[in-house]
Amino acid sequence: MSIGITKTRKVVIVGTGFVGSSYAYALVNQGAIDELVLIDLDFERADGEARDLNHGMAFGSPMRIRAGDYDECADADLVVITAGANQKPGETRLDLVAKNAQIMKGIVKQIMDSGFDGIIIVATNPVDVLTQVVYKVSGLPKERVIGSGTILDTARFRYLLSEYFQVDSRNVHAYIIGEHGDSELPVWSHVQIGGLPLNVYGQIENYYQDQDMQELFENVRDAAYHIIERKGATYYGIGMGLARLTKAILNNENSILTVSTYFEGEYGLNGLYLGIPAVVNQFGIREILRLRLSDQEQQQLEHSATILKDLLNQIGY
Ligand SMILES: NC(=O)C1=CN([C@@H]2O[C@H](COP(=O)(O)OP(=O)(O)OC[C@H]3O[C@@H](n4cnc5c(N)ncnc54)[C@H](O)[C@@H]3O)[C@@H](O)[C@H]2O)C=CC1
Ligand SMILES: CC(=O)C(=O)O
Repeated sequence: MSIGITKTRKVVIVGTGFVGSSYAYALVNQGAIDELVLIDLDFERADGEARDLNHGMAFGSPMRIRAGDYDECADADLVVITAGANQKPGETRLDLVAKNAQIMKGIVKQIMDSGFDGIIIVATNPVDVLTQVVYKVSGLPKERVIGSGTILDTARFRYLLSEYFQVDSRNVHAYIIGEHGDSELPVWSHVQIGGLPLNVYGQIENYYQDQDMQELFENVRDAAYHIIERKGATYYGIGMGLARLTKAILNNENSILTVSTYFEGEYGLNGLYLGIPAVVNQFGIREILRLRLSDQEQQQLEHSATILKDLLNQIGY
């Protein structure tokens, strides 16, 4: 009888601040992987996080965690970039672009110099623009460079809808698409609760105009501002979202998640990364879902794309 030994699932996190360490904590708790390496400009910080996380091992699933350097990327399945500046109160995500684009370039060069040939996930903001920078600098196929996109916004939307209608958020299907930022949009035409369209379940006749739904969306869109005003940064939600995405990839789940992915003609858009529901598996992005957007939603998506295109042009990508 042979004993099946599966390949080690190895993840490298670059940037072990609030977001990187929250993601690492979610991975440890969920037992999603076998090996985790933490890289940070500040090695002591990464080393401190690795030590702290290892001390929880007796209470979680066994895995190996250590601080390391870029040579660790050589045999990694997944490198997740959470390094860079975060927003200060009043700052938008787009305000971070110049500084974080420079940081991305340096990081990606070192990842690729290691011989890395896996999948990269980017969470650093502005995530759609920076995922494009990583795609261009890395030379990896578009399927294997994925932004966290609107994964968190979609989770916020599902949570707030579930609170409003008092239904388990796992029974709420709803998407936020477009920029992970101020121009994002809710896809009201595809919201479903327990399989019923929102206007049937909620008896909302004209939900585009409905004041409660508009306020609910604004609370999704502005959630990061509200949290940053109160505690300085957001990290648990995205940490759990990145763990969800990690499992979809490493377990080859073919899960539909609202990630930032590269458009080549889909929805009439070309040459940029934007949040959209896509099927995710061990090869990265399998396909982009073709939602039947209303005319208004299509226009809003194009508006979001125009904002990001302008920014990409400004920084030469
Ligand atoms: N995509 C999303 O939904 C979300 C994205 N974010 C973004 O994640 C990023 C990180 O946020 P936080 O963890 O709160 O920031 P933080 O300041 O707590 O951590 C950033 C870490 O990056 C490290 N770093 C900086 N330059 C580096 C380099 N060249 N190489 C390696 N490490 C480097 C720093 O030493 C620090 O440990 C920000 O851009 C933030 O806006 C935050 C929340 C949600
Ligand atoms: C900071 C950020 O991007 C968020 O919490 O959505």
